[in-house]
Amino acid sequence: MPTPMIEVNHLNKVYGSTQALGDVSFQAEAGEILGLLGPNGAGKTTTMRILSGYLPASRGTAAIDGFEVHQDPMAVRQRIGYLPESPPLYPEMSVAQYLNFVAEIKGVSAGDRPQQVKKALLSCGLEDKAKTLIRKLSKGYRQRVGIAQAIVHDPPAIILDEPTVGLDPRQIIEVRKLIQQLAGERTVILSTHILPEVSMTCNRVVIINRGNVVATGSLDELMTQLAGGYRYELEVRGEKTQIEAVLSSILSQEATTLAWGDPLNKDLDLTNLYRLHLTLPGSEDLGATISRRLIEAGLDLYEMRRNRDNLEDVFLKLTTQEDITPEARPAPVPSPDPAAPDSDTPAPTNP
Ligand SMILES: Nc1ncnc2c1ncn2[C@@H]1O[C@H](COP(=O)(O)OP(=O)(O)OP(=O)(O)O)[C@@H](O)[C@H]1O
Repeated sequence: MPTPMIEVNHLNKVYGSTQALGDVSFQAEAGEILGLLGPNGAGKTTTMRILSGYLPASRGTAAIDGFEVHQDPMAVRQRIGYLPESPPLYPEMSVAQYLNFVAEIKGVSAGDRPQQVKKALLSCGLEDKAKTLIRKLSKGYRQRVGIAQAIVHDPPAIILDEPTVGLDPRQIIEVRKLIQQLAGERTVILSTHILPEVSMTCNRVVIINRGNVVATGSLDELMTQLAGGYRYELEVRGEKTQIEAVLSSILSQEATTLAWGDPLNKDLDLTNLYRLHLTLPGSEDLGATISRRLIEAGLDLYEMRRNRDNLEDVFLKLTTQEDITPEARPAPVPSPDPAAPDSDTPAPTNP
């Protein structure tokens, strides 16, 4: 098994009396775009700051390309680019001056700098803006400059904190496209609090809530694992025993719930009209089979409604429940580790 490009194990972070992270673990493979999805305050920024070496963890480890962030900060900084939520841009510098300045701080040699700056400008679609002062750029272009400063030393991994927040719809599309272009040769982790960002940009997602990972996987995997089965609401007219016989010939009894409503005869002047609720396991949609078999058996199907949780429902369930599983329950707040200061002041070597 190759070493994952990014590996996070049991990260915990306490700020004073606030536990920002309980127990966060995940991996990102080389070349993938991993989304860190969670509501405000979930712990995304804290995780990213620890990963990029800006903030010490209280417990746990994080490694980039095999180098542990706390033990080998210089090796990690060479291998990672970080776009904070508000990138530290210098408005009076031109784009090229700024990128040159960042490259110098990040240890790119004077000989390599012009080429590295040019490469970052090209990768981020900024070649026409090289001489433009940063203060004259639109928000979308400033975000490109933020991404360019993250890649100017050519790191194999980049970490982007809410990269499309505050951009207009056109700029959002352009920045998403740019992120997709950057992946492939790089591993990208991006944080977001909105699901569409993940579904449009990422290969995989780590859902984080109240400082704990509550789900990990591709969106298809999460749908299969967490959306539950289809629910059907039927109105069928016929003998109850016959309806049951037809349904049981289709459905596996042990895993299906069937609830009978009251007969609906009164208002409609119809005998033997029933409302039924069916909940199926798995992800198979048996709607067409159910309706066909009922009709083939001579029963009257007055109504059929079919429903299933979508990804938005899954995300909301995962991030609004008090506790998801006992494992996901936040650990008790330990006493602060004196070796791990609470300061989130950026390291002096970065602009
Ligand atoms: N410097 C700090 N001091 C004290 N508490 C903090 C500090 N930074 C973050 N927190 C708290 O830690 C928790 C996680 O915050 P964090 O910023 O990591 O979440 P987030 O998922 O990035 O949210 P957002 O999208 O709102 O930035 C929150 O409860 C937050 O209030």
